[in-house]
Amino acid sequence: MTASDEPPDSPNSLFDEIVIDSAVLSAPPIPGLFFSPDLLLPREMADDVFRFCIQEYFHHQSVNQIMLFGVASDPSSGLPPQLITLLSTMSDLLQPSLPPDVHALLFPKHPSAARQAIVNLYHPGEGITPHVDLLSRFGDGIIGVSLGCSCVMDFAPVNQEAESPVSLFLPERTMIVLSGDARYKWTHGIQKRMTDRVADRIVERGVRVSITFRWLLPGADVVGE
Ligand SMILES: O=C(O)CCC(=O)C(=O)O
Ligand SMILES: [Fe+2]
Repeated sequence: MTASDEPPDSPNSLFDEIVIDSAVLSAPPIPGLFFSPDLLLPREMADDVFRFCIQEYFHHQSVNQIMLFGVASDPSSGLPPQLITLLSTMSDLLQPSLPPDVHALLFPKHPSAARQAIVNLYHPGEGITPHVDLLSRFGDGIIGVSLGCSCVMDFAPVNQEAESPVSLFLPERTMIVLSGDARYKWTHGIQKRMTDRVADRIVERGVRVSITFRWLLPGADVVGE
């Protein structure tokens, strides 16, 4: 069913949730966006990190987001061993397929900025409003992982006339990299719904944990400013 098949005020709300554009399965041509559906975190590690996050951070019902910080002089500080191991596994997995400059941006040998990890919990039906990660707070080079469940992430150009929005299916255990245009010139968001339309099927949402690593800009690591 397409939008033109029905009047815009159709009362058929039962179908509203699934009448959505279908998500694509591989990286859309957005400069600086890197995603490969075949590059998966090892099952055991993904399940361990998922369980760890749920138990450690989300045992209280009102909490669905936490932020952790590792200072530049000691990037391991502030992050639990599980996330340090996760970072190193992601670095190894992505090395062969990322352009070397993007890999170095995400996983520098000698970090000069403080790293933030933001851990988000989504129950079915929850999402995140389209946004560009704060320009005043975070630098270039953002990497996120999906754990526990898939979702569809929507991308839209900040300059609306430039390109068409696109939706990308992020299976659990996949990683997504936002750099350059993908980080600065496109918004990303996740719609609040119970199911996603992916190619020609409907995928149910479950409990999803995402972990996103970003660099704090100089001064942005000063609390209370
Ligand atoms: O859950 C995700 O994968 C995205 C999270 C995000 O965009 C953010 O925290 O800025
Ligand atoms: Fe974001």
